[in-house]
Amino acid sequence: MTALLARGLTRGFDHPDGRVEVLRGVDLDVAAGEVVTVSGRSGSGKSALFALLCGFDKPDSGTVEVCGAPLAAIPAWADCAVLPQALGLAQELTLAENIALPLVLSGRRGEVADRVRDLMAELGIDALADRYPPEVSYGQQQRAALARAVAIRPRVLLADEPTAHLDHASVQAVLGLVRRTAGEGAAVLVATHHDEVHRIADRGLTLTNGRISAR
Ligand SMILES: Nc1ncnc2c1ncn2[C@@H]1O[C@H](COP(=O)(O)OP(=O)(O)OP(=O)(O)O)[C@@H](O)[C@H]1O
Repeated sequence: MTALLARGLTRGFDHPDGRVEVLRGVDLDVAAGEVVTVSGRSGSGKSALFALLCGFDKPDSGTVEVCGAPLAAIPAWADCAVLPQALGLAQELTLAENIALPLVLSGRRGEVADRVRDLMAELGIDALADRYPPEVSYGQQQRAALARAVAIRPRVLLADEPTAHLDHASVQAVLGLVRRTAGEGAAVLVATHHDEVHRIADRGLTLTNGRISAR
């Protein structure tokens, strides 16, 4: 089943020296259970594409469907969860509270304790549960943001460069979790420059001059 579908996405941005058409007609299908990578040089539009797929931004033209429903607004986190490049952790919440937040907000408080403990242990950040984001490294924050994204077992996971800035052991832990998330039925799209990520993916795509093709 296709869980994430995009057709004909275009998006341009106005700059002082003129308009830049970043996405020029992107089609994309990611099936439940599949891990797909998106690569492309810096500035090729990976993050801009992700912002359209999760409803954070609107395309100039084209459509997105998440779990069979046209994207009209930001979808429920359980349908489409995001690890943005900027992470977006709440600075006034501890790492454990950040990871728990999607479950709490969707009325699934009963799942919080086990899920938060297990994910933090799997990602090697369990000793940091009570620390606030500014009190830990960027790589530790990044793993907390990934744990937050998957805690609710989303049907679609968008992860923007989830292994940037991590050491080898942390990369392996992150990739294990990404693969398992897909194994549990999620459609996973990962923007990456890293070969380790391509190796655990089912297939790869590349963005060049605003268009997407097989890697
Ligand atoms: N909100 C915005 N306003 C103006 N220009 C933007 C905006 N968002 C993205 N861009 C431009 O769109 C292009 C693509 O940016 P994007 O961040 O999507 O690239 P990327 O492939 O994710 O790069 P990287 O690998 O470095 O993260 C860049 O030229 C960027 O300057």
